[in-house]
Amino acid sequence: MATNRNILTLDEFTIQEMRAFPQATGQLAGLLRDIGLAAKRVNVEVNKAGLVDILGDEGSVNVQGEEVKKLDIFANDQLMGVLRHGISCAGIGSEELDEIVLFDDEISNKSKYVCLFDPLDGSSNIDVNVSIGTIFSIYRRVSEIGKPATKEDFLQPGNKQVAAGYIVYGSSTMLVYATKRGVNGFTLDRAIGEYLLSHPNIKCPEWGKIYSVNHGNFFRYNQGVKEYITACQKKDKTNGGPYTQRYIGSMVSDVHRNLIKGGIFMYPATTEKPGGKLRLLYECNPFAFIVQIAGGKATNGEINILDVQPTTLHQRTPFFVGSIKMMEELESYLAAAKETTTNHA
Ligand SMILES: O=P(O)(O)OC[C@H]1O[C@](O)(COP(=O)(O)O)[C@@H](O)[C@@H]1O
Ligand SMILES: [Mg+2]
Ligand SMILES: [Mg+2]
Repeated sequence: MATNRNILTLDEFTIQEMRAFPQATGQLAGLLRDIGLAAKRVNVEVNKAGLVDILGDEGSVNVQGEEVKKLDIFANDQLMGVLRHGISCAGIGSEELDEIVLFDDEISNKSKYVCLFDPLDGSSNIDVNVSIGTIFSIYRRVSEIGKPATKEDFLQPGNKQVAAGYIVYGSSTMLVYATKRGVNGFTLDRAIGEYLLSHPNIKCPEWGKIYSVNHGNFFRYNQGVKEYITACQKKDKTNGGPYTQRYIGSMVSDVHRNLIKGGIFMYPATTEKPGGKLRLLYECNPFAFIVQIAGGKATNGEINILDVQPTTLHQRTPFFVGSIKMMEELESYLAAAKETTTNHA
């Protein structure tokens, strides 16, 4: 095993990637470094969460109507702080902020990029020491560089992402990000405070044996989803099974596991949430981009989710993502159920 000295750091890797683009300015590398720095600060708080006043509710309700956790706000402030004070981002959109924030100063207005993020994903797991994460999505601006960014810079379809990634605060802390050139994972070496390239060129296995869905909602899912979940439960050695159900309740951790081991993650529409629960711009699009570049697939149950034209910052969507063969099997169940419904209509 090579010693850590020989493993590329995130900075070294992103600068190496720049060599592939002679016109590169280093702004994307700077943006990734800034996000990595904010995540290191969040990581410190997460690791000692029980000892410092960072657990529990902050006392307010966010634009989603959810109780806001102290760590949601801490993480939001860290990310917004480094991006505002950096030179690589013209504005941000966050789960925890009602509106888009345009930095609108001379330096920021020269930035080519805007960033959307879910500062803390898996909030229901914060107080119980279960792995949580941060999710981010980066777009090249469509508005005029030199002027303030505009709403149009943020409301682009997911297939326009330049980069997307996440940080898992788990047994180890990992930053995984994708560009169209590939998906790479970096593990934080706390001794030197650097992210090291531990998982180069991640590929999502075509098949897996893991399905992730909130079973508590089973009777609130549509017929196609119920039939697919039932088929997963009935899998055995004769047809690619048996499958196992794994659901952490932090999408970052559930999708990360499936990306590495193979599997499918589903947050379908329910009778209570017919539009889905998860947010398109800073939860689903980043993961769809990452998993699809790693060879997997992601849909809203109808179409490739990366082709959806966003209309609002916090819009929600049904979400299905994972190993390509498992996604195709799911789609066959959804299509069959839809046809049955249509024929009986
Ligand atoms: O408890 P439920 O309804 O299964 O929802 C769990 C889902 O909600 C989320 O926690 C939503 O994200 P936030 O924690 O960022 O609000 C996802 O991480 C997770 O997959
Ligand atoms: Mg989230
Ligand atoms: Mg969140």
